[in-house]
Amino acid sequence: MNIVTPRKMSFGINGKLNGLESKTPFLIGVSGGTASGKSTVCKRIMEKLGQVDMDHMQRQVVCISQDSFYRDLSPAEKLKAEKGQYNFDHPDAFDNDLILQTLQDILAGVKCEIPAYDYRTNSLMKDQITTIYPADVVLFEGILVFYFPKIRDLFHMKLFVDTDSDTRLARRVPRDIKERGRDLDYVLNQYMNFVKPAFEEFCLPTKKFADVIIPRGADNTVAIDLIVHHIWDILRLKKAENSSRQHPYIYQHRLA
Ligand SMILES: [N-]=[N+]=N[C@@H]1[C@H](O)[C@@H](CO)O[C@H]1n1ccc(=O)[nH]c1=O
Repeated sequence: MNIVTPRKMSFGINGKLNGLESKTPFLIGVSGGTASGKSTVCKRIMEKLGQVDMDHMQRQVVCISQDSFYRDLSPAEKLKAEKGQYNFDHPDAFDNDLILQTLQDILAGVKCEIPAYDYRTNSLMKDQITTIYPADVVLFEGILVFYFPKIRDLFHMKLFVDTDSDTRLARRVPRDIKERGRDLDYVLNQYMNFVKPAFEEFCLPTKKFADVIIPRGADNTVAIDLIVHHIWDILRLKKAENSSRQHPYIYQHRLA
């Protein structure tokens, strides 16, 4: 009879999941500069989690953007934004109290409604709401998701997508012109006046809080596979913990 030794798992000292109750979603923060590939990394993780899930449990994996929490602009701010004189890259541009409350609700398994953001009108689309039902894995991506400690401390895993600034600018220019209806001067001025200085002052210093730094973003398939398998191991252990809680004497899970 071949003895199957449980795979080595490292989840804190006592082998338990650190503060992760069986029903609590696994909350992952994904940060990095604009156009670093944050949302593509989230997309790849979601796709692969579905493939990797051998025990065919219906995994609920959702992704939320920090951009959905931009504050409403006053008429004066709207005017500044139209002239490219409003700083969307400053931490205070976001409704951080709402972000904190929303993530806490999600961790408590409360259903949440998240509006999409319209870069053309610089405003939230109240008619384009995504409903977030209790999920197994929730990804929250944005340039400043690790800036405020209270928000940062909610994540079970923190990823920083580390893409060269020139690559990010080269991606951002065509994207802003094509998808966000802007002209080259506007995009470059905004980058030099706000995006670049704010990245250096507010975003880059949060890289040190990351558990995993992903150089080259979504192209880095090795990093993404490692992350996905780690998440899957955690989810499997969560499921096992849940079972052992329900049937304490049947299930003896040994951490080899
Ligand atoms: N300006 N600028 N930069 C921000 C930031 O770099 C990025 C955050 O995802 O989206 C950009 N952003 C945000 C809101 C908006 O209305 N327009 C816009 O370009």
